[in-house]
Amino acid sequence: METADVIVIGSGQGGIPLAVDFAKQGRKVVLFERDALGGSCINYGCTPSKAFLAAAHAAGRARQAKKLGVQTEIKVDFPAVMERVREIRNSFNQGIQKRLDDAGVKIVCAEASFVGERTVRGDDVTVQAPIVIVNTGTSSLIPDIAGLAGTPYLTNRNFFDLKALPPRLLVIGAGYIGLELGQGLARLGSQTHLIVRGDRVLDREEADVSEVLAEALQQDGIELHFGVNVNQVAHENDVFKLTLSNGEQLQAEALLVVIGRKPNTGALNAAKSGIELDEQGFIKINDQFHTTCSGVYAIGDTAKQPAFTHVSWEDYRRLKAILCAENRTRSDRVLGYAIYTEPQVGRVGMTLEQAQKHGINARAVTLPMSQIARAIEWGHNLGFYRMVIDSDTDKILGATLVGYETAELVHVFLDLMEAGATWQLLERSVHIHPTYGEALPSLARLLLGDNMPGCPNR
Ligand SMILES: Cc1cc2nc3c(=O)[nH]c(=O)nc-3n(C[C@H](O)[C@H](O)[C@H](O)COP(=O)(O)OP(=O)(O)OC[C@H]3O[C@@H](n4cnc5c(N)ncnc54)[C@H](O)[C@@H]3O)c2cc1C
Ligand SMILES: NC(=O)c1ccc[n+]([C@@H]2O[C@H](COP(=O)([O-])OP(=O)(O)OC[C@H]3O[C@@H](n4cnc5c(N)ncnc54)[C@H](O)[C@@H]3O)[C@@H](O)[C@H]2O)c1
Repeated sequence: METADVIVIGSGQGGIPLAVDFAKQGRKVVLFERDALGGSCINYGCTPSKAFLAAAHAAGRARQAKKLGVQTEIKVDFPAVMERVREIRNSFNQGIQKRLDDAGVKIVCAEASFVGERTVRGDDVTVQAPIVIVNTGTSSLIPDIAGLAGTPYLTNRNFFDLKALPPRLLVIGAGYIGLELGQGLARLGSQTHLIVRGDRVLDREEADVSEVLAEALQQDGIELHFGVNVNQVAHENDVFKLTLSNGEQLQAEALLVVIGRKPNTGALNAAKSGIELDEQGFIKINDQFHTTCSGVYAIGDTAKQPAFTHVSWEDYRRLKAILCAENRTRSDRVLGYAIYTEPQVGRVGMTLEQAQKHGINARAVTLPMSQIARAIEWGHNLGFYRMVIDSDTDKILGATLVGYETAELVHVFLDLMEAGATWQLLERSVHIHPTYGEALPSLARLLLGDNMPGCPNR
């Protein structure tokens, strides 16, 4: 058995920089990875999906130019779209390999399991170390639907290997992945049906966010089926046939299953090292990322942290500080995220409902797109900007921005909140006309309660 200073299991967004940094400090680091280096984000998540959406939204925007008086004929070279996606993915992936090699990290390409306290085995390599960091992420949750197993359905895992555009697409699950990839393929030309178990898409977001997105998807020609489950799947002659709980039958050449994630802890044999899992299999951690086994830490999705790359990466920065004896925790951060549909959803902090549930005397103001000069000029009519404030302290608690490129704009709120700013600071700011950003002080001006115009020309 080998010994090392640090073992990292999984080359997710936090595990890689931790391995690199500790190896650069001269410590012996062994990293176990059972699949492609770089984890979900680079190989099956953010990177390929956003490269894919660049093409999809280019097609969607070109189609929408019609309402500006510009006629276009759209021809999608789908193999070229996907080749570009895979090239970007490969270049990111090779970059990771080089970073690890340059730092001197020993990479073991194998599935790792605990065989004792802080002792890990993968293939014929067994290593013991005083510090073990688990960054094993999640994988697709697959529903138990009759006939589904054994069919060539898609998940985010094999989606980016597509070589030809499916003429028709069925999507089970209307969350982040279902909407991003479903809208993407629809915009590239697949006739798309979205099967929604509940009564709205994006059921984790505010109800009016769901309404805007449903309208946008319908404008892209996507058919939405609300309040139904899939009872039966059949696959014959390269065609999927789905029977829904309302008796309806749908057919398509491709089926995308995206109903959520499950933690990659099954193979870890965590109990061998005294690491407790919760009832869903996520690793239990305290506020310093420490598991129930001394010296073993867990970060990112597998530790039930909010499932975003920037969270896993920030976990790395915080855990590194903690391991260097700094007094840091994992929970004192402003959480933002975005959904890369069109229109985009940029979110940060608390919604009004969440704030009120926390007993805060909160208030929300909302500005629809129809009040924003830039939106009218550019022909973007869907969406709204919302800010939530604490009426007692005047501090900004959260924001929801639904509209054009709001994933960028939401950072204004993220930084204001990180600085502990009040809404009056935003109200005083003189933003540039005519921009989308100009609407943010206008949003704050709604709290003044008088009839002064929000911004020039509106
Ligand atoms: C389609 C899709 C799109 C997404 N888009 C975004 C986005 O736009 N923005 C965003 O912030 N987030 C996005 N996410 C979420 C994001 O990808 C994850 O939150 C992020 O990758 C963080 O994951 P992680 O660091 O916890 O682990 P992961 O990146 O999942 O890495 C875990 C690694 O551990 C390895 N592993 C697992 N078990 C073992 C074992 N026993 N032994 C050895 N290795 C093991 C896995 O093979 C994997 O490589 C997206 C996710 C998906 C699926
Ligand atoms: N832009 C981003 O940052 C981004 C993009 C994609 C994914 N992600 C991350 O990945 C995670 C997983 O995404 P996801 O879309 O798989 O999960 P999700 O939790 O966002 O959505 C899953 C959806 O499937 C529905 N569902 C669950 N079981 C079902 C069933 N049996 N039949 C039909 N529908 C069912 C749920 O109600 C939900 O609406 C996200 O939570 C997010 O953290 C982030």
